[in-house]
Amino acid sequence: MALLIDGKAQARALRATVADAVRRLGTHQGLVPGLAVVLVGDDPASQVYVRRKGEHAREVGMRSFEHALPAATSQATLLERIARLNRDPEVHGILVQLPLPAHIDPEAIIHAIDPAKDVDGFHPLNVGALAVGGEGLAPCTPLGCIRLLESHLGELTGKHAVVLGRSRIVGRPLASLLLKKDCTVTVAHSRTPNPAKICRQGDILVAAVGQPGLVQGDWVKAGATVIDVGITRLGEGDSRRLVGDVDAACVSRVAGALTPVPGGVGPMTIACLLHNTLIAACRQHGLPEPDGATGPMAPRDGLPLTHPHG
Ligand SMILES: Nc1nc(=O)c2c([nH]1)NC[C@@H]1CN(c3ccc(C(=O)N[C@@H](CCC(=O)O)C(=O)O)cc3)C=[N+]21
Ligand SMILES: [Mg+2]
Repeated sequence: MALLIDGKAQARALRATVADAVRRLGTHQGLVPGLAVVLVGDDPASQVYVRRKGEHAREVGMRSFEHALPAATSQATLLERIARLNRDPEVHGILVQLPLPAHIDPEAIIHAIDPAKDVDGFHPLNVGALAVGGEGLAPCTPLGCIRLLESHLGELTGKHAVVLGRSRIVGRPLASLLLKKDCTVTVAHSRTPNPAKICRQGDILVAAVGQPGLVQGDWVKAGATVIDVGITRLGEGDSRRLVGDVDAACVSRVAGALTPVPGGVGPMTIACLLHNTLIAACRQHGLPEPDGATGPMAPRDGLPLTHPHG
């Protein structure tokens, strides 16, 4: 049976590391990192997540600024709020909870966030920085996946990683992070013929498509490390449950290790958000960054600035 990778325990450990660094920043620099979370509308699931982010931020000693705006908030009003947070020296990280109501263009909102405070890593400047393997803020869910993989495998160099899904929030940035870790990376998606065959090649398989139970036992190489990013809510009342993209009952007979849902990637996402906020605060104050398990962000094997063949 596959080993279960305990995301909850690792998230707790990462929060403790962040709390420690926050304490030292306070003592030596008089700096308290601040995280602003903006929620538009009253979706109950989003309210739960936003509340949890605020609680965890306070637990690690950060300031938490929660901005709950009504569903009818105009795009202009939201842009004004972001401009205010961009200017606020007590705010080092800004997260606008997605999805936004239909009348607001998420691109316009993401563009408006100061890239230095973009702890989600969604601003085009951070997306571009990650794509060329340079400095920036990377998205939290992919960062959490890398930490879970390294906790189990150690060095990722030379492993064949298959990423199932090409979303902007998980699949694409995760492929970039895995490249930075010197993996051989394959991205499979909804238009890939025979995805099972591709997935079976992975020493590492990350499922991030949001299709409950898609990945079956015969999609997985024996002994592979499987990260399940999907979280779909199924059922009503007493039978309500969270289901991942991986059919855990059969995959756990084949894989070497597997992340559970819940208790895998989800808690790591929030812990990485706090870590990003810490990094953002340090950079904004010109202080050295605490280096995390993902290591320094210096480019290696970067793209040549001129095409080798002219
Ligand atoms: N701007 C923005 N940034 C985000 O990072 C962002 C977002 N918008 N919109 C929604 C998604 C979703 N997301 C999750 C974070 C933690 C859990 C999490 O902690 N899950 C727990 C269980 C949660 C439960 O019990 O409902 C677990 O998997 O164990 C889940 C989902 C962040 N998101
Ligand atoms: Mg797709």
